[in-house]
Amino acid sequence: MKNLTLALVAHDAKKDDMSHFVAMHEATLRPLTLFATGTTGGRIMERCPSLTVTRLKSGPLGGDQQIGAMIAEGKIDALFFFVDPLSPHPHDVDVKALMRLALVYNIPMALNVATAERLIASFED
Ligand SMILES: O=C(CO)COP(=O)(O)O
Repeated sequence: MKNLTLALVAHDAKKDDMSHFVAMHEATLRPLTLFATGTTGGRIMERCPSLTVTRLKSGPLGGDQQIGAMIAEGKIDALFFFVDPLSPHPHDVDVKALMRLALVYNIPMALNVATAERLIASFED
């Protein structure tokens, strides 16, 4: 399998789901190149110290935009973005911009755990 590059992002209420998801798929993710927004990446590395995750800025401080820019540059193969639809976010425009670029560049984008499970299963074939 090609060495895929994944972006991992989770809102605060979804960070437990993200770290659990990554832990459940640690063996699949280990050979891949992983980027994450700052706090999400920190939580993943706490839970899975054997994984190498490049941490960008925290989402509200520009991390979502950094990942969006990587998508625009063709550097991200899939986005796992666990969105909290029940809380307001000060950087909502960045959240929308990130999802928009994933749509513009037609990369697989999992916005919840159910979709993420199906998407990662496609990497395990
Ligand atoms: O805010 C985020 C997504 O919009 C994620 O950023 P953090 O991982 O730094 O919390």
